[in-house]
Amino acid sequence: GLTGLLGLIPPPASHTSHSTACKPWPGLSLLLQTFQPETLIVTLSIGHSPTVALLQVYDCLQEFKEKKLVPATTHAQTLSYEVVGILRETPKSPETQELRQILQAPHFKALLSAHDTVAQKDFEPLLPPLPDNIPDSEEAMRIVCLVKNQQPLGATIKRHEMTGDILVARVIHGGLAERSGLLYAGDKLVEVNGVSVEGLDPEQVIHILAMSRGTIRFKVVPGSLMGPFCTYCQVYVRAMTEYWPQEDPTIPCMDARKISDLGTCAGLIPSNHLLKRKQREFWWSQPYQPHTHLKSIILNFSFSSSTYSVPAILCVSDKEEFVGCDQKFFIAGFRRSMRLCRRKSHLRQQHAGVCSASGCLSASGAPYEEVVRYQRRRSDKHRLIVLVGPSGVGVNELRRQLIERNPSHFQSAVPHTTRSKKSYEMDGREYHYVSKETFESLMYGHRMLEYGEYKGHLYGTSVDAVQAVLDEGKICVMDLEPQGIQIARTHELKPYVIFIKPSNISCMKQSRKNAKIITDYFVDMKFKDEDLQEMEDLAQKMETQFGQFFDHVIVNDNLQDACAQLLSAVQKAQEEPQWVPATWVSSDTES
Ligand SMILES: Nc1ncnc2c1ncn2[C@@H]1O[C@H](COP(=O)(O)OP(=O)(O)OP(=O)(O)O)[C@@H](O)[C@H]1O
Repeated sequence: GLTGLLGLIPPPASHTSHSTACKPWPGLSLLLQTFQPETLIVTLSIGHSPTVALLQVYDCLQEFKEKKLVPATTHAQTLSYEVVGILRETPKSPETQELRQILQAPHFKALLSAHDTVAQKDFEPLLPPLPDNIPDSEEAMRIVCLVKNQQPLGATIKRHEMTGDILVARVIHGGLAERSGLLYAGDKLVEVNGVSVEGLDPEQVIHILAMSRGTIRFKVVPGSLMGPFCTYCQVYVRAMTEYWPQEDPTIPCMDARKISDLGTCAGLIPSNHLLKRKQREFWWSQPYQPHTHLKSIILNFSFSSSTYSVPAILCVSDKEEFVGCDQKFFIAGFRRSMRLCRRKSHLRQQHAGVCSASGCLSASGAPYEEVVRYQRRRSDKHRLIVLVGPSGVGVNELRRQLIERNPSHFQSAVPHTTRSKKSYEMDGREYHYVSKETFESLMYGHRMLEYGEYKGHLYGTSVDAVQAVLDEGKICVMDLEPQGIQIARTHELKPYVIFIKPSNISCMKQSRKNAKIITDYFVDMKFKDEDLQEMEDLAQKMETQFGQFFDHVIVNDNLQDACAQLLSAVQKAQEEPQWVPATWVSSDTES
């Protein structure tokens, strides 16, 4: 069409003859090759001499060079109007007649129309405007389609106590509903497969669901938009014990069962007022009484005293010499008496069965503990770093290496003792020297994180000694027997517990070839195979009994690797969000 239109330009005078009048002017093909036809067409003046037409074309091209060459309706319209104008001026000429025919042709009209449609991008369907007064619930309505094959939906429902709405009570981790990412706890069900659930009992809705095959279509109002009626909020808990649901005869919903791994955190939707009611769907948040199906993780340690005849000490000496005494800085908390006394107190506690049931569960004795993500603010004190591990695994070696790396950043707490100060010692450096009465008042006032007796003297580390390090803006690193973790777990210390685990025995035989241990009686003793075996056994028992308190585990195989891991874990504990008991953080808010 456009080419035809251009072809109608009269040829130059020399070429004008009747036979060539309607043939395209030869120069035109050059023009067409050189320029976009649509920019040319606008300026064509039919009937003018070719030179004038060319000048007009030139002018127009100059003008369009400056413009954005995006086609727009006006261009097409301009073309039509100009052509119509020309037609009016020379209505009788045969060229005009032919042009008129071309313009009327459907394909040319379609071309212009397509051009305008694309240029305006108005090809999307036009929707009627929304009315102003839509109810909020309708606006928030969501259609969710889930394809139910052989598997259950993986969600439970309940009726809201006040509104009577049918709500999604729980979305089971890993189930179909959770994987779809479309249904959430607290969502209100409005319809299931086109059937309104208003006024229905949860059992009736479950029946509809059970009868449904293939795609199930839910109409839901998201719980997040239900304002004050939505009483659900996600709560996370840490499993403080292992649980074998398949051995639990009281479990109401086998599909919902989940083994809780020690120390793992999972989201729940507890609702205290509902606990009073016999709500099947809330069985998982019922206060739990350990009973026969809960495999006891309270192990009775029965070590021979030989376990404790191989304690290791950094400073190979038969005297109570402190580590680093002739170095530029002094590292407290590595004294041999203190370490031997700690081990003795551990032994005594194990034999006395001090680790009670509550010691293995949460502080409240519940099998789970509510946790929250805690991110230490820059202005907050550092978290206490607690290292735990079986005797000889390298807890003190790692602690010493960490402190030596940056003594102005990491520090041990100075322990207390009732023994008298020696001539070369300084009060508050090796120990805080206190009377037996003072020591006991700290003990009974629960201000001692750990304490024990060695050769008739009391030794221990107080909360205040740890606080003193934290108050200086440093990171306090201490080793603790696992029984002491519970005492240290307070909102003021917010301990981050790192378990130092031995590698397997064959690896340790290699790595500990030159390692020296010291006992009450022996100096520079090498590890024997049975020492390594006992270390491994003790580590296993510690993990089973106290694993729920461990925030991080480091296998101490290669010492340098373990050291690097420790440094990174300590940094993460201080700088990255971590799960901590909810009480630590709420106490913060109160204070
Ligand atoms: N990864 C390792 N490779 C080689 N030797 C190691 C490693 N870790 C620790 N050792 C050495 O093992 C010995 C015991 O380590 P350490 O004194 O730190 O044990 P511990 O866990 O503190 O035990 P205890 O609490 O009984 O004193 C030390 O000689 C130490 O240098």
